[in-house]
Amino acid sequence: MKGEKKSLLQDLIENSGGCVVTDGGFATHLETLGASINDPLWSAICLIKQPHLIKQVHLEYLKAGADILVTSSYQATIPGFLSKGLSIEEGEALLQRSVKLAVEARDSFGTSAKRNHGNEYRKALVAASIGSYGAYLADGSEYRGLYGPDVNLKKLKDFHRRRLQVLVEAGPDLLAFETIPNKLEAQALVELLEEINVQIPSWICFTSVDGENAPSGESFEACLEVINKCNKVEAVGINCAPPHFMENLISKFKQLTKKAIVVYPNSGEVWDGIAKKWLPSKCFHDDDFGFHATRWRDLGAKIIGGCCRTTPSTIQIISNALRENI
Ligand SMILES: C[S+](C)CC[C@H](N)C(=O)O
Ligand SMILES: N[C@@H](CCS)C(=O)O
Ligand SMILES: [Zn+2]
Repeated sequence: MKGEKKSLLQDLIENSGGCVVTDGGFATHLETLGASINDPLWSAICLIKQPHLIKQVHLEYLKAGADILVTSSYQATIPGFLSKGLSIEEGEALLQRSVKLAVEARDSFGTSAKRNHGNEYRKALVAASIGSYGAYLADGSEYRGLYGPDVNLKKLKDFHRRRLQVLVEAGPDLLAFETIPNKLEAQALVELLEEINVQIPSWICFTSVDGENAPSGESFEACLEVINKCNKVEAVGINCAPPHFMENLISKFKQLTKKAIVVYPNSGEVWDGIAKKWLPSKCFHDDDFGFHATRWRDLGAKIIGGCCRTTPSTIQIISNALRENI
């Protein structure tokens, strides 16, 4: 990007020795702290009922060494809030609250960290989470990606437009599109970023259930072709897929894009979207994450963290491993 000013995300990556740590599972750690999220809004129900727990999760990830906090808005949508009997204005205020809670946590943590570490302390960035349409459906569709014949490009853009605008206006440092399961939704997102002319960087992360393709069965080659054309997307990768898929997918993405690669896998447990439970499967424990994070970094990932069922202790181990082995 000759002549262009570096973004906050590029600066952070560069000033961190080429690889930064994002946080871990947000919703699943909220649950560990006692939140009840068995609801169509999933973790976003806490924006209404238990905002103090949201801040606590953010603070725990900061203490664990996260350079980026992902907000509580993954499953926070205006139609979702309307179905709870709230007004559009109330729904929009809750979206703003998700950014505000993360910014407040970051700023209060930053003040004490600066006292202790002076100039060595790097301020964390706040990434506004934007879950896929499949997340909103609350039936595990983000792991299938088959939205059916009634869901076209226009419908996906209409679904994402207003939430995206409200979140951008709330002032996060970047946008984190999460668990995108197909090419059509990636297309909708890049078109909206251009149409709204969003000025902060974005990452777009896909899920994968076979370790090779997007959940829809479309190749990542096809999905990334769409994203590579958009300068507003600075990083692309995978979230909430099993950790043992990451090596292959990082190598694959390396060949398909020049953008920064971001990976934050889940623990390896599998979400049963109907029973709303995590089912045991081939899992990584915290120590495995420490070892593999350095492998993922060496293969080319620039942003590394965890997704569902990873915890602040997972992030602490990843952060220590990456900092020890720069
Ligand atoms: C990433 S999944 C575990 C999120 C929850 C899902 N959208 C549901 O509501 O069932
Ligand atoms: N940022 C969300 C992603 C869910 S897949 C969370 O960690 O809860
Ligand atoms: Zn997840």
